[in-house]
Amino acid sequence: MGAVSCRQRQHFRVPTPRKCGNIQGPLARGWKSLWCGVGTIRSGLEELWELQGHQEPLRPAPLLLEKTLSEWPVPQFISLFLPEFPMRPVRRQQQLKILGLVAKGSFGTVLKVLDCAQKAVFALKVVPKVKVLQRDTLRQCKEEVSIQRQINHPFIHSLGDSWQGKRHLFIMCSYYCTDLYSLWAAVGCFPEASVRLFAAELVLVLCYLHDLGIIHRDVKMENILLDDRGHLKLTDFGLSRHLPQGARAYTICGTLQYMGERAKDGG
Ligand SMILES: Nc1ncnc2c1ncn2[C@@H]1O[C@H](COP(=O)(O)OP(=O)(O)OP(=O)(O)O)[C@@H](O)[C@H]1O
Repeated sequence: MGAVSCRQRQHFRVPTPRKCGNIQGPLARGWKSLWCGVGTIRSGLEELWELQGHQEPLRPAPLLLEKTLSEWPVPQFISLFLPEFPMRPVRRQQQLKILGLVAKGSFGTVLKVLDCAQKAVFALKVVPKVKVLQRDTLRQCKEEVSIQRQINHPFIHSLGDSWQGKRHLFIMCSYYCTDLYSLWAAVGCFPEASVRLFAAELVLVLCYLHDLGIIHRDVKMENILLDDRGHLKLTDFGLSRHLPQGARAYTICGTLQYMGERAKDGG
């Protein structure tokens, strides 16, 4: 039997503030600190070193002064995440203005941002690199981005950009103001005609993915965003796998609350 990798339904979507101004308070301090982390003194490499169980402090290697800058090896804390998460100049991050917190998922925090260069609003998922390494999800995290780059479907949430900073990975996509779960929680019950349409769109998306050999493995209402015309946008490819023809996956995974009893028992 394969490994078991379950998520608890623990993310919450934050109600959209009435005005899109600066948000204050303890919650805001939490996500604003994500931004501050980018320029802190302790390097990510030091954290990785400690994670690997080394007791002695990480000492800088002697500088080889004759080497030109382009020949310097890329630190492991950066190279591990390449090429899916390229380095971007800090200028790129400075072009983004945080408008609010969208949701806190089990892996990352999703922010609503304004890209001042493109003059457009996006959703930005911010994932701490340390968390990826601690949870041993590096391969999965890179696969999420590479799968999202390959796919192009009107009912799938496509990737805008992905990059890395010193301590965080950034995944930027178009912003949608609601998801199916929030809508269902607000209205209580969907009319039958809407359920039929949602189901039909979802089946089309899953057929498209399966034809490409991609399994999503975390289909749930929270991961189905809705565009302004009410059409689905399937998101969160964080547990997806791309399988070669005829292969199958053995890991039991998903979100506990949405899994069948046999899967939970490992049967
Ligand atoms: N582009 C977007 N626009 C608006 N909301 C979004 C967008 N992307 C994600 N969200 C919201 O943020 C939530 C968390 O995002 P995502 O599922 O990618 O993170 P996660 O850490 O993998 O979460 P989890 O594993 O708990 O589902 C989504 O379920 C959705 O409600």
